[in-house]
Parts: sequence; C-alpha cells; structure tokens
Amino acid sequence: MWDMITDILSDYYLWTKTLHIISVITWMAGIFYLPRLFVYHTESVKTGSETDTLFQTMEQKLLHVIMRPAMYSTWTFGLLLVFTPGIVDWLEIWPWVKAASVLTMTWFHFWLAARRIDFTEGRNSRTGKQFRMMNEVPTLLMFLIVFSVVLKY
Ligand code: HEM
Repeated sequence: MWDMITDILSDYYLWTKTLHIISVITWMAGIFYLPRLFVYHTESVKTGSETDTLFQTMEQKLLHVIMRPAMYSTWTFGLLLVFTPGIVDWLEIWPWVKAASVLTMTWFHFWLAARRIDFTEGRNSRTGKQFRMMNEVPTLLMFLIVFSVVLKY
C-alpha cells in the first residue's frame, strides 16, 4: 500500500511542486500585504468610522478568502513533497532550516489573524512602526526558505 502511494507521489512530483509554488505565491502575497493594511489602518483611520469598517472587511477577506486556503494548500502540497521518495534527506541541514522557517511563517500568519481581531474589537494597541517592523519577519523567512530549498546545503 505504502509503495503504491510513494509511486503515485513520484509520478506526480512536478505537478505537486507546481501547485506548491502557486500556493506559496498566493499565501505570501497576503502575508506581505496584510501588515501594510494594518499600518494604514493604524495611522490613518479613526476607530468606529466608515473607513474603519471598510478596512476590517478588506482584512477579513484577505485573511479568510486568500491567505487561509493558500496556507492550507501550501502545507498540503509541501507535505506531499516531503513524502515523495528521494526529495528530502533529513541528514542534510536545509530541511531543518526550511521546517523551522515555515513553522515561524505559520506562527506569523496566526499572529496577523490575532491582530485582525484586535481591530474588530477596537483594541489595537500596536503602532504603525511596530507593524512595519513585523513586516520584516516574513521577508527574512522567505530568504531562508528559498535559499535553503533551492541551494540544498
Ligand atoms: C508550509 C510548509 C511547507 C512545506 C512542508 C514545504 C516543503 C517543501 C518541499 C519538501 C519541497 C521540495 C523540494 C524539492 O523538490 O527539491 C518544496 C519546494 C519548494 N518550496 Fe516549500 N514547503 C513549505 C512552505 C513553503 C514556503 C512558505 C515557501 C516560500 C516562502 C516555499 C517555497 C518553496 C519553493 C520555491 C520550492 C521549489 C524549490 C525547487 O524547485 O527546487 N515552501 N517545499
């Protein structure tokens, strides 16, 4: 049974990788844009105004319609790649760097989701500067992930 599954994973390796990359692009688009929305929301929008409601709608749609499904499909296709024979050698360093980075990226996703709730409840206490600084987290992780998965040291 397991042999049959790994044969199928090998046959569809390039399809899986293609879908993984498409999912990653979609997830990252949101990961980079949502903190920007939070910066404008914090610095230029009055709590309780019409614009506040508009920003909340944009943030909710971005998170639930784009980012959340994209995160799930990135994980699904990524894990299928992990189980594809001959792709990941856990004796090398790169899979560990990648694993640590994608776990941190996933933590960042949920951190953003929690900050969205702060806005909906009118209790955001972060400044625009703090959101700008947090925006560097996914940038750093993206470098670590792409270098590790492509160079494979
Ligand atoms: C969320 C969990 C993730 C898992 C389990 C995972 C796992 C994997 C695996 C096993 C591969 C195959 C490597 C190969 O074919 O040699 C791969 C490829 C790739 N991953 Fe991920 N990944 C994840 C998330 C991400 C994220 C967040 C990014 C980007 C920010 C990313 C970018 C890539 C790229 C660009 C490739 C293609 C590399 C190549 O063609 O050689 N992955 N991933």
